[in-house]
Amino acid sequence: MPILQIEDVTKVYEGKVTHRALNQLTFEVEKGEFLAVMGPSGSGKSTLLNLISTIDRPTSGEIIFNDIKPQNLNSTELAFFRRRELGFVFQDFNLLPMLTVEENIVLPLTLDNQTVEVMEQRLASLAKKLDLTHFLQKRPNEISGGQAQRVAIARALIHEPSMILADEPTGNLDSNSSREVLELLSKINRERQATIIMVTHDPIAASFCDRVLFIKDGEFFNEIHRDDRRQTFFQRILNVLSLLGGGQVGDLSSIRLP
Ligand SMILES: Nc1ncnc2c1ncn2[C@@H]1O[C@H](COP(=O)(O)OP(=O)(O)OP(=O)(O)O)[C@@H](O)[C@H]1O
Repeated sequence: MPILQIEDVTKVYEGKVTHRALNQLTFEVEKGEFLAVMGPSGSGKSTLLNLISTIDRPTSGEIIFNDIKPQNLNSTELAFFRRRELGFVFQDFNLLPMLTVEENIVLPLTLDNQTVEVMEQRLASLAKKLDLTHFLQKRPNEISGGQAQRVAIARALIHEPSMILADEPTGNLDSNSSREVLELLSKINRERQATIIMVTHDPIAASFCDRVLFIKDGEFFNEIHRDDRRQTFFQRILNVLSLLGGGQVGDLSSIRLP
């Protein structure tokens, strides 16, 4: 059953020069799916995430989320919808520097006026699962990038959203931390049936997903599904990227995935 339906969505930015960033894009995301969105710079990936996250509205077409049409909600309902249904993970972690790790993680529950009991119970369970217990009292500038991203993932999960939207979550991480974060997202996807949409430029990151959707010039270009082996999926991702043009696919094609 789809959790998200993108139907014929077009986004035109009006300005001195009008720009059609998305053009009649249609696809669905199944509940529990881990989807990567790839495409060259300027192809409309951030625009798409902004529309799904309800930060922006489509010019035409419909976005249906669990039978709800966010376009029809007023601003209070939208803020509530966003807080309830969505969790966000960003490239630069977006943790608040003056708060401790623990305070950062429970922030969405604080905003939702949850009881201390619920906060403590969810925090303890997530901290254990995501291996955060030994630095809960530190501040973001006292932990590594990989640890910061795990904290951001915990914050995205604590209110048990229906969907996680991740924008280049490994963009600022070294390869070991990237791998840890991707394995964590895969685990969350498998064990909690969490639906994840991840925008990435990195074919290794995309190879952790169930499906990769490629867009070009704001339009659907291709999609491929993962088979049994991540290595062959990775090679197929590289093949589509080389058709898309740009990037350094040649440098990557000899990589053996760990
Ligand atoms: N607010 C805006 N006003 C006008 N044009 C915009 C605006 N935001 C994005 N665009 C244009 O829309 C197109 C798609 O941009 P978008 O940021 O969605 O691409 P992207 O695929 O996320 O790129 P990147 O990989 O570089 O982040 C680009 O040509 C961009 O210049």
